Amino acid sequence: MARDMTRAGEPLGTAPRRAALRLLDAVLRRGEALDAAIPLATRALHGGPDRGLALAIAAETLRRLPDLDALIDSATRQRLPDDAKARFALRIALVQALALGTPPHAAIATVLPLVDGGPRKLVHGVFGTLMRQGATLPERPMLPAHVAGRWRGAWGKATVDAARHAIALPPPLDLSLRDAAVVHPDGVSLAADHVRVAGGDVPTLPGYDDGGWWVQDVAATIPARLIGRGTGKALDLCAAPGGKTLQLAAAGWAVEAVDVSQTRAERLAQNRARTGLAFEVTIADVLDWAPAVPAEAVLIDAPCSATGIFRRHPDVLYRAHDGVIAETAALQAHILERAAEWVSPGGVLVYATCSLEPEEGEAQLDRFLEARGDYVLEPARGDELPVGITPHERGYVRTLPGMLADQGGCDGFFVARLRRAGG
Ligand SMILES: C[S@@+](CC[C@H](N)C(=O)[O-])C[C@H]1O[C@@H](n2cnc3c(N)ncnc32)[C@H](O)[C@@H]1O
Repeated sequence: MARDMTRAGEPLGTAPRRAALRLLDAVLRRGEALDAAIPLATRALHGGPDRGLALAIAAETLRRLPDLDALIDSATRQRLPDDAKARFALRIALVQALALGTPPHAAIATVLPLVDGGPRKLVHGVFGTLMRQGATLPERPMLPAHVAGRWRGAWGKATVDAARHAIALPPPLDLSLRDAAVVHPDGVSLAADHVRVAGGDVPTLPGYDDGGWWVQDVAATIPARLIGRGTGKALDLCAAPGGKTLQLAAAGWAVEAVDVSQTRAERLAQNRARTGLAFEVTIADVLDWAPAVPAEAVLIDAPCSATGIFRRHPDVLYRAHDGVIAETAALQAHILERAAEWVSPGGVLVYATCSLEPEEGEAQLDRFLEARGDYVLEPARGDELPVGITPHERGYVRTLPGMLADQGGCDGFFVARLRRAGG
């Protein structure tokens, strides 16, 4: 029997709600990544289902936070502070009742112990009021105001509306194939060696054990597509867990994959073992490492705010503040500056970020081209890209919410291919 670490006297099922509270606290008050907070926040839980429930509650709360808060504010005489435990408890109770299908009595009963010795009455009262009023959540969740404002300024209202639509839907499951012949689940192909499938438990899907495919959003396949096939040396910088490394290795390159994180590099090695593809893994900080010889192809999938993957990781919406964006933009510029020296004459440098912030994409490109007269932007061609994605008129690729909408959308990415003079 799975043990529920609910404390004595508490309703069964309280423990996963307490873990959800810890997860939200880690993201919203301490600025941690949701994934990174899971081990500590859920360590008192026994069993995958409880952990899954805690994570589902936390992630759905983050997807719906502005709307949940608006409901709470509509039912309180005095506005609860953002970090009040009562607000956190109400968010958790409401998201379950209004978005996750939990019966209201269970949603509130399992949350009240979280405010024991505190504003229990208030939480109970506000929840009851909202239920009696028939409160609902909108079909298209509101984005946090600072994010909506930033994206409206950069991309316009239609993109903000598309992002609101996208965050409410389960993201698709995209697989990258080692080659067209591998065993894989049926689905829709949007590009060579790609299939979009209905979903499911990944390790049980056809062909998983053969290692012929790996999970990767279709937009994330674009950087390696712009490098194409080759047999020379390719450097994949900031490579873990290795989706792009696997693509490059499958395309024939002799790849050296570099990442600063030991833990994430282990996932590179696991992916190598599962797929049987060959590449070298180097654990190093690219700010103080350099390759022994230059490479024909260098791919930088730079660390970034990751706002382009908000559908899968809604916590990024609350962590990517202006300061974080400025910090990652400075890091990206530094990495680009160093990597530009590691490309052999005539070679190719592809720069990518899974960010919807122009500072981490378009602005990096402009600054780079101004500083490096020995590089030109080599325009992406439509036939190199997934069906439905076209290059920007300047030649780089910018994917945005709303693209591929009829097929389930794609992550937000910026990708530029730069060619070094000479050779
Ligand atoms: C966007 S993720 C890479 C995803 C990967 N390219 C893929 O396709 O699976 C960015 C990676 O950069 C790594 N990283 C961050 N700073 C780094 C540095 N200074 N040197 C090397 N790697 C770094 C992180 O550990 C992280 O794995």
